[in-house]
Amino acid sequence: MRLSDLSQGIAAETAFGNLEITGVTADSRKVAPGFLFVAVPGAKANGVTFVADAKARGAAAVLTDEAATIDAGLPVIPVRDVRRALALMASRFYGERQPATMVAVTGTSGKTSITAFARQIWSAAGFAAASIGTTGVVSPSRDDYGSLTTPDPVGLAKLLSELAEEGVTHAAMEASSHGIEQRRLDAVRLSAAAFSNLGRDHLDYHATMEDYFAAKMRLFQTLLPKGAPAVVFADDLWSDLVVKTAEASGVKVLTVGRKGSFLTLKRLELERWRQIGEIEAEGELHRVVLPLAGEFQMANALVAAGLAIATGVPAAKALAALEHLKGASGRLDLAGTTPSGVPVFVDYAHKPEALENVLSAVRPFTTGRVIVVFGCGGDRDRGKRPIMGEIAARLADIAIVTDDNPRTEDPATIRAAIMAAARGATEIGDRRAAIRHAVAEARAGDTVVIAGKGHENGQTIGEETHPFSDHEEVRAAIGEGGK
Ligand SMILES: CC(=O)N[C@H]1[C@@H](OP(=O)(O)OP(=O)(O)OC[C@H]2O[C@@H](n3ccc(=O)[nH]c3=O)[C@H](O)[C@@H]2O)O[C@H](CO)[C@@H](O)[C@@H]1O[C@H](C)C(=O)N[C@@H](C)C(=O)N[C@H](CCC(=O)O)C(=O)O
Ligand SMILES: Nc1ncnc2c1ncn2[C@@H]1O[C@H](COP(=O)(O)OP(=O)(O)OP(=O)(O)O)[C@@H](O)[C@H]1O
Ligand SMILES: N[C@H](CCC[C@H](N)C(=O)O)C(=O)O
Ligand SMILES: [Mg+2]
Repeated sequence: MRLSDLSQGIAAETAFGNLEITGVTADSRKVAPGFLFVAVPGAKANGVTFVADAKARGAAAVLTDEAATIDAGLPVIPVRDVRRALALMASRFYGERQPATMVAVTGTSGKTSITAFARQIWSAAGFAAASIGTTGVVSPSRDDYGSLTTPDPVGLAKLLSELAEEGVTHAAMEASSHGIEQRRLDAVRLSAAAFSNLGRDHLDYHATMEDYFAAKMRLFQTLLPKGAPAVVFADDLWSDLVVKTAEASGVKVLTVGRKGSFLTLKRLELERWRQIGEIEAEGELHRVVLPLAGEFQMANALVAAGLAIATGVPAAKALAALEHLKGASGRLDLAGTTPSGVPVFVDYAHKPEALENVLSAVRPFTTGRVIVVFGCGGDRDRGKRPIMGEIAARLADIAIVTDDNPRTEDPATIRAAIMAAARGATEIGDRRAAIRHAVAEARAGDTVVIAGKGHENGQTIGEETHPFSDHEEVRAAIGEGGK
């Protein structure tokens, strides 16, 4: 593609418009001859320092921040917002193709579940649907394991064009605060967006909760077109502020939840493996048996149904589809049952509110003790460690503190920060041993929750990821010593 076509309307015209561009990347290591290298000032490094590397690998030109001064020996295209330009040009390079109906979900917890639910509701309504997020990409023709919650803009542009090519018409994607702030989804044309809730996370990256909130609000203020539907979960502490912010941005707010008016949860009965809700939609009451444990899953289901209805699925059809929802892998996921009938759940709670929610969710059907195994990731928000320690000590009867991706930090130091606030907790660094201990300890009436890793298939220690699955460890532990 000619550089002038690639950059038209995104960057000012330059004298190098006739250059033929063979690819776009922000990673010098991925440059091939003829590529446009986009030098991004990153969180860890500055892309400008890799221009020489990009040139050595055959880059044709460099796109960079207008404030940056680089002596590249290559044509340089300056732009005001380099991350946004990267997203827009990557999309253009891949033909600006995407599923016709795209929605994005933000919030601290529930994004993966909501996007998976939206996909299932659309599918039930007969659409070829996909979900994109933390657990990967699922569509009628793929089930790919993922790594980032919101893919990098180049990968995302390529993926969306492939999904459109495969015939996918509806897709739901997760919009993490990192993703929104780093402009990863600036080129996505959204039909609707949603907010689930806000709790503490990523305060290593965002300076304050207000900054974290503001990053998420960019989804409604900038990315969602005016007049498009914004589905907002109404029962969170931050909901009112989200509604105000979204309304002020000119989008069409649709609230769901007990306090919601688009979908109103009138009544909820919780059972061990399912819950029965009475939901009012367009003045009619629908009885829905949701086959999932945990009240938070009803919240997620309502947001997903709201998105499906907002994008054309009739309300009765969307609500009927809730009766067949499958939980996303590793979200209050029953990984096994011990011979004495103790359910062992694998859950992805790795932040305070999520841990609080999951431990509260299992309490009503636990006649014995709640046993939790959890840890906190290294190279991530340190402030959440004592908070999670306190929650586990308060809401579980037996709390076992273990490792969860220590990355480049000292695992014992991470555990110590959790233990300092987890009165009476037991510390077992080796996650395999911790899971075995929890399962061996459990007796009839108890519930075991292995929190933090959910669907993950590795334990990252230092720079290396070793194969590790909570699901497999639970099954092995039950096989070996479960009572
Ligand atoms: C802190 C953070 O968000 N980092 C993400 C960000 O990196 P960055 O652009 O700031 O890059 P950097 O590492 O500072 O490097 C600067 C630039 O130099 C380039 N470079 C670097 C080395 C080199 O040899 N050559 C080169 O050109 C890099 O490609 C980059 O363009 O943008 C990259 C591309 O989009 C991401 O891959 C990268 O994710 C890292 C791996 C990461 O761990 N991210 C996590 C924290 C994250 O994004 N999490 C969120 C939220 C998770 C949740 O839901 O809780 C997510 O969406 O997954
Ligand atoms: N609506 C909710 N409210 C509170 N906690 C929730 C909610 N939904 C899920 N959780 C908890 O958060 C965990 C993660 O859920 P999910 O993966 O759906 O969220 P997410 O927003 O995608 O998280 P991440 O940002 O880590 O990808 C679940 O395992 C559960 O413990
Ligand atoms: N998307 C989250 C995942 C955290 C999962 C948890 N297992 C951990 O490693 O802290 C992050 O990158 O912060
Ligand atoms: Mg997620």
